[in-house]
Amino acid sequence: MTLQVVVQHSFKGFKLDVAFSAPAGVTVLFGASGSGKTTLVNAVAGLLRPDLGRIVADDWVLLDTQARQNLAPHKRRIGYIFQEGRLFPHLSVRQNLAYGRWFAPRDARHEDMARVVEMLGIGPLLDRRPGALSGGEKQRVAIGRALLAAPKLILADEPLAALDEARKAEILPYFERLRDEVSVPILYVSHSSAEVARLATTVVALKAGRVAACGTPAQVLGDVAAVGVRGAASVLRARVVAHHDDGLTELATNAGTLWLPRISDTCGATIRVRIAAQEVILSRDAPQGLSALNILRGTIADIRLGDGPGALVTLALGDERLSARVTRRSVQAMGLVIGEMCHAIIKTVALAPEDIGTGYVQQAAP
Ligand SMILES: Nc1ncnc2c1ncn2[C@@H]1O[C@H](COP(=O)(O)OP(=O)(O)OP(=O)(O)O)[C@@H](O)[C@H]1O
Repeated sequence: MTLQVVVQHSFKGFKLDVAFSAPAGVTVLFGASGSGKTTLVNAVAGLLRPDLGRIVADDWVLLDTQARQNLAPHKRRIGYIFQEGRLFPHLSVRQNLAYGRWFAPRDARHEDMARVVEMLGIGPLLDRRPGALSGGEKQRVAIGRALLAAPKLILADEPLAALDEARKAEILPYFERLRDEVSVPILYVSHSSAEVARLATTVVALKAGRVAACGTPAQVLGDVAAVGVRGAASVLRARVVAHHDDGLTELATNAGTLWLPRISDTCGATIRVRIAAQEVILSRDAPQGLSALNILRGTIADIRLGDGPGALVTLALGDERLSARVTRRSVQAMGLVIGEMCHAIIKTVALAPEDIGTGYVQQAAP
């Protein structure tokens, strides 16, 4: 299962020129305002006919301008999940779900309503109208409706942007299940580095209409050219070792042991941990008498200077990479040089639940 996208389109003063290919799972389109995400999404949805393009989800050709193929939007078999849910207010949840199913061709109605209802935990909501649902519940129903249309591709356009942090935390696990349990490619638009780290199988970072980087969350979020020094983060693979009585969870990573405030994942689970570069400080010598529990030792693998006073220093720790955002002045004052040993210090409380992704992890955790 792959997603192949080639789109070129010019507006006055803006040119979109992107090409990427992504494996099964969630492909996150990530970029600042004006980078071209909506234009690309419109081309995928069939709302914009690009000057040149080829968009194929697995073997399903949505658009091929050279072969003069251009499926009408309603024939593209795309399941949409928008920011605001867009459920029909006069229909019950059950009827909203049935409406999605109505769009599925008869021979493609394999997605079983009962399974979708169970996966999304919306059984108790079936007889309610959308007006009586919370924002998070509405989004779960919207996911169900999209799935039941037997889509060839799911397009999720900033689906969490309108939700507060608590609702986001409620919905993200359902997107993780969608990624891991349903074999439909998902194109997911987001501004949020935390969502990228948790959900993405592949990240396509857009900048001024072009692909600035394409790869795993760890590769793209650590790429200064794509996200800048200020936006840089690391994504480590980890295994939950133990939940301790003092409220901390212990993780094993190839970079060393990490401690963080208790999370709900079970012992043995493999997870992803996003660590914002600005939460990491560096020390040449082994720090002593510090309150921080997370002190990792590695070799300086890269130093990138930003446009402003910042710099990104990346340490190699085992086969993992951990980046710290420091000042250029500190790089000089500390005499940081590629190849030398350095210690990274991460505050335990800097590792927040929204930075922890459950389920699919690109490579095995230790
Ligand atoms: N119909 C149009 N005519 C002319 N220019 C357009 C049109 N649609 C978009 N643009 C321009 O194309 C560029 C990319 O816009 P687009 O909406 O795709 O960005 P975006 O990454 O989705 O931004 P946001 O996150 O703010 O939605 C912008 O400079 C915008 O002004």
